[in-house]
Amino acid sequence: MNEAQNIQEIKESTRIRKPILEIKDLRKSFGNNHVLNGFNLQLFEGENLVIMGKSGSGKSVMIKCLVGLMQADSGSIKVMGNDINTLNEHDLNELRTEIGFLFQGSALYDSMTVRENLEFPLRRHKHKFGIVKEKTPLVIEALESVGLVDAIDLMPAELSGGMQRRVALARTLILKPKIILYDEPTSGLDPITAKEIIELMRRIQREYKTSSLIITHDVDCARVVSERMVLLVDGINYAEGTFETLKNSNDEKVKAFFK
Ligand SMILES: Nc1ncnc2c1ncn2[C@@H]1O[C@H](COP(=O)(O)OP(=O)(O)OP(=O)(O)O)[C@@H](O)[C@H]1O
Repeated sequence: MNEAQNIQEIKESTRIRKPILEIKDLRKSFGNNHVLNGFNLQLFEGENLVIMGKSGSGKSVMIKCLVGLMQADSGSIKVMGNDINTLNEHDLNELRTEIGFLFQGSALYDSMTVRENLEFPLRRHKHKFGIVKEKTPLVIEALESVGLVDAIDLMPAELSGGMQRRVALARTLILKPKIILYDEPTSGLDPITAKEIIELMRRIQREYKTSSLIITHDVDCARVVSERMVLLVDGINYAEGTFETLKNSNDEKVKAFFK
């Protein structure tokens, strides 16, 4: 596919779908270290979008700005139509419940059972669900989504690394987020377990109709889960397109991602 076809393809998909998340001209520097230099991104409803960038390219900085943990120098970030810079703490917290995270370090609480780990976010975000007296059906529903109902009364230490990650995903899903941010979802997993997680991410997108932003270095993961990809290079969205389009690019900086 040539560049013109690629642009046409993206235009087609953006014409049909509405953006649920929009980043415009995001800039962030630390002294002379200009990390984000006008980064733009649109995540469309129901889309799985992969972001790839070299280590230190600013992916985490971008995510931190996105969830309001870091203030960008300039630019705008809109989540479900809300400019996060104009929201007060209360509204920002409410909006955060629409965003689920599966971060590399999103560890489970070791001293709590799987059930308690899943109940925890329900207690923290009462404003979304009210006080849920009978939490078990919600816990079971979330565990069913990741195929781990049988683990409900186990402790995290009794689970394998892959199972722990699936429980962490269930803990994210219990809040029924509209957007899921995955940060290196397959890192540290063996290839078979990584494949299971990738399949699960696809199933979740289908069943929960979530829109997902997936940060990964894993080319296999990107190939299987992405409908579209954005390559973050030199602080900007350097290249965008489907996996196949980018993989076949002649641009040296793009080629480097697929070696
Ligand atoms: N709080 C901070 N203070 C100063 N510099 C920072 C801070 N946070 C990040 N940086 C710098 O911003 C740059 C981008 O870092 P970031 O963690 O976003 O990279 P990354 O793309 O997520 O990398 P990796 O793939 O290794 O996780 C790095 O040069 C880092 O040193």
